[in-house]
Amino acid sequence: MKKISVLGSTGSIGTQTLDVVAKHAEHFQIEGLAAGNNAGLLLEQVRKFNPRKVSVATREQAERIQTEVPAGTKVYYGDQGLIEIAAGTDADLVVTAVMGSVGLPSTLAAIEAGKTIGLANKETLITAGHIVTALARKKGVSVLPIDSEHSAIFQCLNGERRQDLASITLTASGGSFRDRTREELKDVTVEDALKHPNWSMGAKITIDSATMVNKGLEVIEAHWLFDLPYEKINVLMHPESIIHSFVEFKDTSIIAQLGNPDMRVPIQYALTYPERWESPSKRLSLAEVGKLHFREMDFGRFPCLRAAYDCGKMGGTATTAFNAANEVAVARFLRKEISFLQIEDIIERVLDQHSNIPEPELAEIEACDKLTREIAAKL
Ligand SMILES: NC(=O)C1=CN([C@@H]2O[C@H](COP(=O)(O)OP(=O)(O)OC[C@H]3O[C@@H](n4cnc5c(N)ncnc54)[C@H](OP(=O)(O)O)[C@@H]3O)[C@@H](O)[C@H]2O)C=CC1
Ligand SMILES: CC(=O)[C@@H](O)[C@H](O)COP(=O)(O)O
Ligand SMILES: [Mn+2]
Repeated sequence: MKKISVLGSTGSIGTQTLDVVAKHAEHFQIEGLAAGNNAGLLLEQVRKFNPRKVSVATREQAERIQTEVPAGTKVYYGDQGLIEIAAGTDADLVVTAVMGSVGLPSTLAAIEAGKTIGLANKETLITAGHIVTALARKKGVSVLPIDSEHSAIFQCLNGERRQDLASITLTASGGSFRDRTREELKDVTVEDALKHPNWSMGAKITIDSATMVNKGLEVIEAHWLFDLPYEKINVLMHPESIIHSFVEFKDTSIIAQLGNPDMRVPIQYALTYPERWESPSKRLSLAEVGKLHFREMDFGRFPCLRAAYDCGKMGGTATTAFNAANEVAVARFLRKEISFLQIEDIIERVLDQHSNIPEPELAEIEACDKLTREIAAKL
């Protein structure tokens, strides 16, 4: 029986993780669940999975639902609650599926407590990749990727010698506006931006796909997960999202991982690694798909991808600032305070005034994240 805790259990990745757990209920025990504000859905999850500990955003929510959960379930709240679910249960594996760099302290706490990490919350690696990976190495903790591209690369590298690797390529769907020119992006709406062509995901990552920030974050995520220089990490537009990513070896051989776009597959792989179990996902029929398409990335059309490479190569707090500026800008766009193109503009202006700290300590990262958010909120 594998014991699991889920941070962000009420979100897109969190609910799909619980779908996988329910499909193999005899093999998994849910120890802890952390939600934000969706206490109603969390209560349903408590009734179904009977965790020992749960957490919600506020004290008021916690006091309210403590009266409604079974006697054996303890309710926590806030940032400390998230840390309690990450590190204070008997879980062997913690799925990190909260949105944003708010997931950093709980991810570090889970690693410190020796838990295997199923990592969906990519923003933690963008914000503090060197700290997360160094701590995981020190504690001998595995960080198993859930992000579809990184799960694909992880699978392609299975059993291969690292010195034989030439490069990796992350595929990009192009997001909601992939066929529009920059001129046509001026007046796009939040509703249009939220229509991802292939994946059903949370709002923030769907906007990140449309700006190509998501692929930029994934380039940096790949740098940390696979310990690769940026020169060996490529991006290729692949509108169908069937090839989830691929690796090329010295001898020119390419190995790719394919499947229908369904996050339950990479989630399940992280939960069962190194085993492969039956999946609720639909089998891929290449005969039905017929054709797959590829396009070179246009960095002029997607300047945020260029900015992500630049920040990644610069290192230090540059990626912390990139991530924080983007989180604030996307939240403002979703609240309809700014236009779609202003997301890029805010990121660019934040980076222009950022003074980089190389090899920052955690406190310097936290300060950079806070200050960047204050600046980006006013631009
Ligand atoms: N969705 C996808 O297919 C993919 C997502 N990812 C990554 O996974 C992560 C989650 O994405 P996704 O599931 O789409 O996001 P969602 O917005 O759907 O879910 C976010 C989850 O985090 C919770 N949450 C947010 N803020 C806090 C907080 N301060 N404290 C505790 N919980 C909080 C939310 O709780 P509540 O709703 O209760 O407020 C919710 O459960 C992101 O980092 C994303 O980049 C990566 C690859 C694919
Ligand atoms: C499902 C997943 O992993 C997302 O990160 C996905 O990659 C988004 O697709 P694009 O960023 O390629 O549009
Ligand atoms: Mn992805």
